[in-house]
Amino acid sequence: MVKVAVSGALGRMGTTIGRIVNEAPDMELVGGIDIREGTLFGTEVVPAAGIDAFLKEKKPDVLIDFTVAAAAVENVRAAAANNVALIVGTTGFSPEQREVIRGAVEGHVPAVISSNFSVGVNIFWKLVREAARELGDYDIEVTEAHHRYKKDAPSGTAKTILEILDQELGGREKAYGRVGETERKNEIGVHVVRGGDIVGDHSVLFAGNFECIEVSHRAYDRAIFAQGAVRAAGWVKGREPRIYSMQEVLGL
Ligand SMILES: NC(=O)C1=CN([C@@H]2O[C@H](COP(=O)(O)OP(=O)(O)OC[C@H]3O[C@@H](n4cnc5c(N)ncnc54)[C@H](O)[C@@H]3O)[C@@H](O)[C@H]2O)C=CC1
Ligand SMILES: O=C(O)C1=N[C@H](C(=O)O)C[C@H](O)C1
Repeated sequence: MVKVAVSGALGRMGTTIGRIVNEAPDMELVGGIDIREGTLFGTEVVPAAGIDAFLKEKKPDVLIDFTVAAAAVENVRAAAANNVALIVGTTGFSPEQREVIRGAVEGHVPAVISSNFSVGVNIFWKLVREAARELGDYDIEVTEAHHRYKKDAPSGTAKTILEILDQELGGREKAYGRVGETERKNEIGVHVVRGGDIVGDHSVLFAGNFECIEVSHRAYDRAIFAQGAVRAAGWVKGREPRIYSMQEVLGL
């Protein structure tokens, strides 16, 4: 039995994860943390300031965090200090925040950290890498679209796409949106759309002369992210204390 707690428990992802954990026969939902008041499928949700006492009392094996970057850093610190394994899906971290997380986790607790927990996106990233290897001399434009409430831009998934392109093609300049006179060189264009209830769309366009190749992924329900995060929670318990990718969880 894997005991699971959720931070960001009352959010879009937190409630979806809570439902899946609650229904999993091999998992026990022990409660959640949020800055808002409520309950999670009959379990207690405590205020963010009470996370340390909550972890000491409930003793979860794993904390799943889908909050906001600044909150996630504090939640990671608290979990690591209490020997609780981590699944971190929160996006929008600065390089400095990433370093704080790395320092808190490495050598202390196992943690799966991914900007996207869907199986499809993890395969999509592999396809983007493969396309970049073959099509490095094409013009490349990355586009992402999300719902009107998303706080960070570009999305974490888009940033991971850019990291993959950098690894394969060297660090090309990025052009974030195009306005006015923008003569194209070999920069990578990055475009962000926000509106309505779009769950999460990502595409990478490779444009050549007389042809274009587009690799894309569209999410229709955020349950795909939640299912991946819960799968990772079942996988991470008892692992060596370091940061893992979702690709390692999936064996990709
Ligand atoms: N890696 C992945 O597969 C995915 C990542 N995300 C990321 O997850 C994060 C959350 O997304 P949503 O659930 O859509 O947002 P949301 O705004 O619906 O939920 C965030 C929740 O965190 C709570 N919160 C804020 N500060 C907190 C704190 N200090 N401690 C505990 N809870 C706190 C909020 O009150 C809210 O209930 C975002 O960074 C988003 O980009 C979202 C979907 C998939
Ligand atoms: O905020 C979201 O909703 C999502 N965030 C993640 C990201 O920033 O890439 C993953 C997914 O696209 C949904």
